[in-house]
Amino acid sequence: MNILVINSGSSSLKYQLFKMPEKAPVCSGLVERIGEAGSEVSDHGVALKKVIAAMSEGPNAVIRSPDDIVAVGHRVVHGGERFKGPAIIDEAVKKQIKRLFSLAPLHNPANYKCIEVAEQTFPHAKQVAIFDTAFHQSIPEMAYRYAIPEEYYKEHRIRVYGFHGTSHKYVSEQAMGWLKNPEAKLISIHLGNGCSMTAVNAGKSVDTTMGFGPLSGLMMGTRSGDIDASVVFHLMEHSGYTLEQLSTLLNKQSGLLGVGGTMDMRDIRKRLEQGDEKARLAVLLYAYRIKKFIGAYAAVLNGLDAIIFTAGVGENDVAMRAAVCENMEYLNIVFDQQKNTQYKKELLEINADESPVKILVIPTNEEYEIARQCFELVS
Ligand SMILES: Nc1ncnc2c1ncn2[C@@H]1O[C@H](COP(=O)(O)OP(=O)(O)O)[C@@H](O)[C@H]1O
Ligand SMILES: CC(=O)OP(=O)(O)O
Ligand SMILES: [Mg+2]
Repeated sequence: MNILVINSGSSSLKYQLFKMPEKAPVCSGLVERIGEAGSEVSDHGVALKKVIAAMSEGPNAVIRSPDDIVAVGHRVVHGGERFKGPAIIDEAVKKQIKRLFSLAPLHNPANYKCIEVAEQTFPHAKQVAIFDTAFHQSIPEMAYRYAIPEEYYKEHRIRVYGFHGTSHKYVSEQAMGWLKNPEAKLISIHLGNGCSMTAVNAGKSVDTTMGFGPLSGLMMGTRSGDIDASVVFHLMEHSGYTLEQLSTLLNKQSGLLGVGGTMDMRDIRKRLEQGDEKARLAVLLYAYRIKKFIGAYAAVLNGLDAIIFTAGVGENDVAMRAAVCENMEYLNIVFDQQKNTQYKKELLEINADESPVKILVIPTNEEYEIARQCFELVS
């Protein structure tokens, strides 16, 4: 059975075609800079049409007829409180995804567009939504409620939702298998363009650093992470900032870009080698936040079996893992720099042999996890 997976982010679209249940990837790719000035790809619908054309035309075609695709798995970023697992997309589900546009303005409209294009292109395929928020629906009330009046929860649906759930779920299941411990207490650290950490107890998310939207918690490529709301009031009142300017500042001009001058960790590292002060400060801030949340989540979990590094920075940035894991003996985390340099795209333990807490680097695979959940639902 062929399952096409579509993972659309705010400005990119990743896709992968799987043969299931063999778990065999047939082809994959990425469209970037969607909607940016000067880009020929104006929106996610256009991007997906290009992808489908590339897969079904020419000598390298992998799809002969639209009916070759049995199901399409869509990453949908926001599922609100309604979706606790994957859902077959019908008119009612589409309506719900649309209702959540205002809660995830950068993501859900793009996801919706891709659903419409896929419905038109593959009319006989099952369309399935896999939500970033679903894995976090197990978070208890004391962690998901904000300390503001109840009506803001009841009427405005303001609470912690959490994101990157598909990735946190996938890597924590890999870790439980590796540790042979289904009850494991884990901290999953996803460091991509967006960054978040999740405390996982016996396979369930119990707290996470992103909240109402994907802006809080860790420092990211262009997002600030946690910041006192007083800053927003101050800039509005004393410097005349508009809502749009504030949103741009915190979502698009902050994080590594704002502090270090570039949003890409590889470029930050290059600048650091040349002695750049801003780049130095950027990596200090970035690592410090992660360290701080490890302490917080060890307390939340009342113990710790392993921490997991994943996604672009988590998997590839050797120096960042060292900066986070050094001087953590108090928490029984004993790091091994020699092992740390050995990662080759598969699960690796980078703790010292005597370390009570394991430190794992695990390649995330959101596309495969989406295909797996999709297959389970339709077969
Ligand atoms: N070899 C590397 N060393 C350091 N950072 C890396 C490396 N490769 C990728 N990255 C970083 O990973 C980030 C992107 O991660 P990724 O998981 O692909 O993000 P997303 O899926 O959110 O677009 C970028 O900051 C990039 O610089
Ligand atoms: C929800 C989110 O932040 O996703 P991404 O990391 O793909 O931007
Ligand atoms: Mg990502």
